Amino acid sequence: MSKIIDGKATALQIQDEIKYEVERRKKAGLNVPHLAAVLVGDDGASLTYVNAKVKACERVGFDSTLIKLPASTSESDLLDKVNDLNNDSSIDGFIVQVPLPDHINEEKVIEAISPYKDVDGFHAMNMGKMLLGLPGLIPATPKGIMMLLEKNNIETEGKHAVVLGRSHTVGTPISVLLSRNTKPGNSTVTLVHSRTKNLKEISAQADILIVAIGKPEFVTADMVKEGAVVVDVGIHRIDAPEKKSGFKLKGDVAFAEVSEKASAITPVPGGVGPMTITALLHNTLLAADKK
Ligand SMILES: NC(=O)c1ccc[n+]([C@@H]2O[C@H](COP(=O)([O-])OP(=O)(O)OC[C@H]3O[C@@H](n4cnc5c(N)ncnc54)[C@H](OP(=O)(O)O)[C@@H]3O)[C@@H](O)[C@H]2O)c1
Ligand SMILES: Nc1nc(=O)c2c([nH]1)NC[C@@H]1CN(c3ccc(C(=O)N[C@@H](CCC(=O)O)C(=O)O)cc3)CN21
Repeated sequence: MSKIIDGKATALQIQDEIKYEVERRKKAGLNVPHLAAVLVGDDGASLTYVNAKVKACERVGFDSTLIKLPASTSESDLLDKVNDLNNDSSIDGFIVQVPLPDHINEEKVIEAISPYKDVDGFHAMNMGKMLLGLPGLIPATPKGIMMLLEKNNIETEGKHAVVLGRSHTVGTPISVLLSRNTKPGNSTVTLVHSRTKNLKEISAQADILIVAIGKPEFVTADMVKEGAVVVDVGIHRIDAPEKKSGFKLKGDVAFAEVSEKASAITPVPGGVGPMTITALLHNTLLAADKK
């Protein structure tokens, strides 16, 4: 049986540090960090995220604002909203939840966000800084994974890390962070995607396996090396009529069978999700400091 890496407990520990910092800011007469989120439409994963995020802001003492827009919002109206938030000095950082409805160009919206308020770290300037190892805002999910590995003393140096998925928001940035000359980091990274020929063989060679594919229970025990560390980024709402909510959360990894083989594994819920939120709060603190 593997060790369960408790993302929730790690997240709460770091949130306590952030809360302490907020209190210090207050005593010093500085502003309380203010995070805003724009949600267009009602995508399931985004709703889960929004609810958890509002709660976390309350916990650490941040101000938070949620802006809900209908799925029919036009691209130019959304760009106007982004512009308002860029110019609103009471907001330190904000995110626009993705995916956006098909009629809105996501790249255009992300590039319109001020890089100094881009607490998702998706803007080209922040991505470029990350690639060069310069200080900037690092995408929340990969940053959260790095904090999780560090706080749980998972050795990454010299290890073969295999990343499944190459999205701009998760797979690509975590592959960069793990290969950088930092601690954690210094891994040898293989990035796997839908055109990879021998996914199963490569995945079974991983000392550290990061899974961000977006397919429920995609990774099975035969794809995992005995003793590997498995980080499951996937989040899926699966119908569960027996539950009060009507659904349960599942990851990209078949947890029951993979946890028999791995040395350590993150669960869903309670793994990467709470760390993403914590990294977002940390980015907001950095953004507030820059003002
Ligand atoms: N826990 C969190 O904080 C958090 C944050 C963000 C996302 N998520 C969840 O994480 C999952 C991944 O999100 P994402 O935004 O990275 O997903 P995404 O944008 O859909 O990207 C999925 C990636 O996986 C690759 N892929 C899909 N099917 C494949 C297959 N059969 N074989 C090999 N590669 C395959 C795709 O390859 P191509 O590039 O070739 O198409 C793509 O690069 C989702 O479940 C999402 O809800 C969780
Ligand atoms: N702009 C943007 N940035 C993001 O980081 C982001 C999006 N959009 N859109 C949705 C996805 C999914 N994300 C998520 C989804 C869930 C949790 C989360 O905290 N999940 C908890 C469960 C919460 C519950 O039970 O309600 C977990 O324990 O996994 C975090 C980030 C982050 N994502």
